[in-house]
Amino acid sequence: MLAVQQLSHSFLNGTEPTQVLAGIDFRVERGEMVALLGSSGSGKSTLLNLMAGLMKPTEGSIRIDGHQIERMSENALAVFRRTHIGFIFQSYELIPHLTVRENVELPLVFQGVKAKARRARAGELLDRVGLSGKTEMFPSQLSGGQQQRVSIARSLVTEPAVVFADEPTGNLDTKTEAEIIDLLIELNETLGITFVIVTHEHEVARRTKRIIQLRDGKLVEPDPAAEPETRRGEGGSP
Ligand SMILES: Nc1ncnc2c1ncn2[C@@H]1O[C@H](COP(=O)(O)OP(=O)(O)OP(=O)(O)O)[C@@H](O)[C@H]1O
Repeated sequence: MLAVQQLSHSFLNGTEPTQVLAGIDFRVERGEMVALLGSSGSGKSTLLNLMAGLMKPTEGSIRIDGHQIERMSENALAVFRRTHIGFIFQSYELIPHLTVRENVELPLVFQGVKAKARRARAGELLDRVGLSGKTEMFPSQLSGGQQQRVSIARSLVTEPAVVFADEPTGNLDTKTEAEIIDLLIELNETLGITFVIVTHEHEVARRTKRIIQLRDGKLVEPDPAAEPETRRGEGGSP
């Protein structure tokens, strides 16, 4: 579903190229929930930008649902992002003068979906994320956790192949963080949504079923401290 092959990336600082990702290889299958874990500067944002087609890699390829995105034109990529990729941001990125429902409907407006169908779909998703009573409110009237629920509903409204969540709990307290991760797990398990969650927090990563860990631009074996809950306690080799 998502296949990253031999991906490397360098930035030009003056005339000297600095390599920030080297030989990255992994696959994420449909319906998986994966954490992309790494400390600050390990290359997470660069990898996310490449996977979302916001930058072209120096080397290697990224395939999403069979589309090799580094070969696509800017116009084709813009359409591809709108139809195949959902985004959840640390700072929610909701539009303040639109209601909760209108924020969730917005990606469908860009797809030319009729008002009645948009409303129905947004309503259904807001129900799913536990906000059915808040649809006519504005983002500023909601708590941070509720705003992130709106942004989660919005990310799903186009039925994307994959949802990239960039530090989705970075602005939330520990209790709300756990609730948001619970919601993502539930959406993954009940609707089969494929999530790639970028985080520097072991606590977040260990709640997913699988961890991909970056260190200094390379993939490494996940830290034992970040072992997913489902695998802890199973012991090593006999
Ligand atoms: N546009 C750029 N030009 C030059 N170097 C860059 C650029 N963007 C990122 N880097 C460098 O690439 C490395 C990886 O950065 P990146 O932002 O991908 O890390 P990160 O893991 O997302 O960190 P953080 O968690 O702090 O956001 C860093 O050393 C950074 O300084």
